[in-house]
Amino acid sequence: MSDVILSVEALNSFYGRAHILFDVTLEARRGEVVALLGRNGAGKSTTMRSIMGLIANRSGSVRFAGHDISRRQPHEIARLGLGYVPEDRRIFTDLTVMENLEVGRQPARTGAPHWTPERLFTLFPNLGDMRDRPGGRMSGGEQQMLTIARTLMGNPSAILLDEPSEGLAPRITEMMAHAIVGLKAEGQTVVLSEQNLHFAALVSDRAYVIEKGRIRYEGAMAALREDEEIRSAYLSL
Ligand SMILES: Nc1ncnc2c1ncn2[C@@H]1O[C@H](COP(=O)(O)OP(=O)(O)OP(=O)(O)O)[C@@H](O)[C@H]1O
Repeated sequence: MSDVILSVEALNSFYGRAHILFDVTLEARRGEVVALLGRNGAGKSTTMRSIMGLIANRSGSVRFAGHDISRRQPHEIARLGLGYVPEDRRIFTDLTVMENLEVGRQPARTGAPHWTPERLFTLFPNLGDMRDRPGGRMSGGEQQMLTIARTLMGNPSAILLDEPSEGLAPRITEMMAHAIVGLKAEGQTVVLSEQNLHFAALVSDRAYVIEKGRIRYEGAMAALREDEEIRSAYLSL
């Protein structure tokens, strides 16, 4: 059995007439943390939205956990166990941390880690310290963690995180990195998009670099850190 859980081949996506993604090909294996790196506007969010079926005008093949999801609807893709945390994280501001988590609860899934609030609080200890706090009274960074935790309550076989470190204060960024390393230790497959090479390097096994809608580099995270040419050509650092 192949250990590839998500495989994207020759993905082309359009907003109206604007061609945004050009033959994007990437994959994630079970238990891996994979980073999709690129500058602002490179096409990271569009790649994730395309995988989730949220871009109407697209072509190419997307396979997930043995299913061809290329033409599936977003809710079907989510039901198959692909979790997604978009950039505009939304929590229920009137509901407490615990209640927000309950909203995300789904049955356990074979081959995926089984998450409970208590297990999630070991990864996100600050959420555990504010279980009865309404979402509207949490900081942006705490809300960001809550959206990830809530998505994990669905016991996804893999999770897509769109720029998890974006806009976080340094201390919260560190907590986020720690949480993602913890997810990996539990066997959770993660694909994350990032502009921040430093953050991606802390948590990822492998990396893809995207620029102007094309994949320009693919390799081990450690190799990318050493590759000054690629870094200066396609990344901000
Ligand atoms: N709804 C839209 N309509 C038209 N063009 C769009 C739309 N959304 C994004 N784009 C364009 O598509 C390209 C890729 O955007 P995308 O959001 O995928 O980039 P990104 O790498 O995720 O960057 P960011 O960090 O800014 O989200 C950009 O040129 C952007 O201007």
